[in-house]
Amino acid sequence: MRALILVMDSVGIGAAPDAVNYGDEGANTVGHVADACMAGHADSPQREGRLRVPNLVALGLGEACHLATGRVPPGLDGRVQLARYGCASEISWGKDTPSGHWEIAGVPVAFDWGYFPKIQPCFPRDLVEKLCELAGLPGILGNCHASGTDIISEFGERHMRSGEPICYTSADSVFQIAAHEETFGLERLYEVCTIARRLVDPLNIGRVIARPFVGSNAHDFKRTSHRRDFSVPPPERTILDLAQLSGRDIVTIGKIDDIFAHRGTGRNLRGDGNAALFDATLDGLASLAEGGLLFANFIDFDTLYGHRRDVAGYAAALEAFDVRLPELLNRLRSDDLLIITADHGCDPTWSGTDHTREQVPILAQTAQSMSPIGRRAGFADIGATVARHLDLPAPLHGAHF
Ligand SMILES: O=P(O)(O)O[C@H]1O[C@H](CO)[C@@H](O)[C@H]1O
Ligand SMILES: [Mn+2]
Ligand SMILES: [Mn+2]
Repeated sequence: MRALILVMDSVGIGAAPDAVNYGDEGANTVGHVADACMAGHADSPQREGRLRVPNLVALGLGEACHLATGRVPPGLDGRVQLARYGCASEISWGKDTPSGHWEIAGVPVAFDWGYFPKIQPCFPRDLVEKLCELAGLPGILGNCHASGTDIISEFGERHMRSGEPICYTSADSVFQIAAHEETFGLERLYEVCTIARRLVDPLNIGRVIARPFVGSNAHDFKRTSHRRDFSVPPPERTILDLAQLSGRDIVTIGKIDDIFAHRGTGRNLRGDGNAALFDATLDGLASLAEGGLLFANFIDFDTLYGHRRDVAGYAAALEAFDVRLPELLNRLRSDDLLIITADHGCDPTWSGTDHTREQVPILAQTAQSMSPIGRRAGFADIGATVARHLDLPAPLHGAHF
């Protein structure tokens, strides 16, 4: 008996009931990607035509969309093998990655994060001064809200000449630092981030993110997989903590260990991109002991396609993920529990480049008996269900299905 949680980062299935408060009323990541595919607007050398995700459909993705919005997106109709699908809206106020993941793991974020205002400069002057002084920097570039790829095109060359790191933020509670892996140095970037982490603690900022890149000019800069997130730890015990306290085997895939500030994250397996992360998931499962927990994040949907508003890329990523699913399903034992879900939306047809406040799918696969999932008021029901399946102490939040 083992449990697996796979988070398809940003794969939302329709506006949350409170989306209007975020300017996201009508956002729908999967729905709008499927619409664009059906309309022939998401054709590319990688894919064409309607969205083809038969394995996710068999697990109930289309029906979960129907529960969330009242319609099955085009191409997502089809037979569901087991009626173990549902949808959930988020309790935490933030539509960011840590809030979503912590809530999935049983800890909704009951406080508001600090955010940097959408003005320029966006960072307080004393914060920048302290950072430059403590890290020995000649200054910083950026100091604004930005898309991470746009801002390295804009300032990357100047950064390579001056040694000033590029600092920016977004609608999330983040202080992001982009720097060239070779001219600035990866370890040096991590050092600067560690100093920044300490300085933004009093401002309640969720994450400092190192954004290393390579290349020689504005046209060929490319971010690398050496990104690192410096998160604050969750305020209460997550299911990872509960599993650790019970002496269970824990395998985390991708950025899960950063998101949980390395607490209870067990053996961490990394991979550059969704395909490598899927390989790592299969490896992790092969070595996962009885009673163990595997927790995986698939980042590409969000970082490469959602934030970049790349609809065809998003569709291709969903299809590529879907194609791999049978490999995982075939390796599950009948008493294992697999839950596939998401942490927020990032509708690639939406304005701006930020996340969208959406409901998420819950697709469960197990031979164990389970009540219908339906519409859940909180992602923490996932954590509660996993805890029950693994016979761990119940987390403080959430009700199992
Ligand atoms: O535009 P990039 O750098 O990808 O930034 C995005 O990634 C951050 C962390 O996931 C988000 O806050 C969003 O701003
Ligand atoms: Mn995310
Ligand atoms: Mn994101």
